[in-house]
Amino acid sequence: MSATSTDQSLSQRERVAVALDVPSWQAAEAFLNQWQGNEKPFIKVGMQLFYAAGPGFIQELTAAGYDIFLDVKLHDIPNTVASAVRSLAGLGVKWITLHASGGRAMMEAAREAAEEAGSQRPRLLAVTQLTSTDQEMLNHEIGIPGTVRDSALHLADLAQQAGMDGIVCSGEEARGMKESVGSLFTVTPGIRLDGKASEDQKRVMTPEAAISEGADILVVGRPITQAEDPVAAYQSILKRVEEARGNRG
Ligand SMILES: O=C(O)c1cc(=O)[nH]c(=O)n1[C@@H]1O[C@H](COP(=O)(O)O)[C@@H](O)[C@H]1O
Repeated sequence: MSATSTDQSLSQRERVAVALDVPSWQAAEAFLNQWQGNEKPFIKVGMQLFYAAGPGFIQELTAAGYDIFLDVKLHDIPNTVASAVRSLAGLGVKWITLHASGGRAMMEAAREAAEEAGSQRPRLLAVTQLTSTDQEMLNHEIGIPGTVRDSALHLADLAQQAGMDGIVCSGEEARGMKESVGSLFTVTPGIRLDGKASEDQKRVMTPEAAISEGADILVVGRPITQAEDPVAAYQSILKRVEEARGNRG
């Protein structure tokens, strides 16, 4: 698979976003302090930490030199989402997530709001189908017909039309994403070191498999946060990603 322009614009460190899913500012600081003396990791702050620690903590992290991927998965009417993007862009975050299922007008409003930040413009990532969703759940619980893959590809196509910078999908759809919306960043959570579905994740892959399928950025939470030595786990995943990218050519 040939490298795309989006793919090449990322540093090695940005290939793995550490999901900092911890309950408080103190817990986040204690976790990050373990990296002292090492290069700062690329951090994803999700709803748990953002709601607990607030915007002030994000500003503290960005001032300390962290690149922040703010995963708040916005999904509301276009005006509300655009206003939220304006507020979040002011925090200096690099990436913001929103649900592609919010529709084209919502994503376009978000893009226009992000553009107002000029050179500080955050990149917008549209979540397609969550990695915790499986076929049974999509068809029978949520009531969306068709395959998870087709639904994810459809939403990614909509995200591209709305001018999003990237999409979030499982490793199972990554290759299809590269073929259909290859100019967008493909961000892949649901990473499990043994490739087996565990905890709440249903569509999972090993780091090697996800990279080989075309993922640009892996999002990894519990395999790092719950490891005995999180820094060693992170460094080992970064190395696995680098090797897998070398094999991908
Ligand atoms: O947008 C995300 O980051 C996301 C999308 C998705 O489909 N699945 C998913 O797991 N995530 C996030 O990725 C992280 C995965 O965490 P672990 O399952 O602990 O590795 C969590 O912070 C999720 O909120």
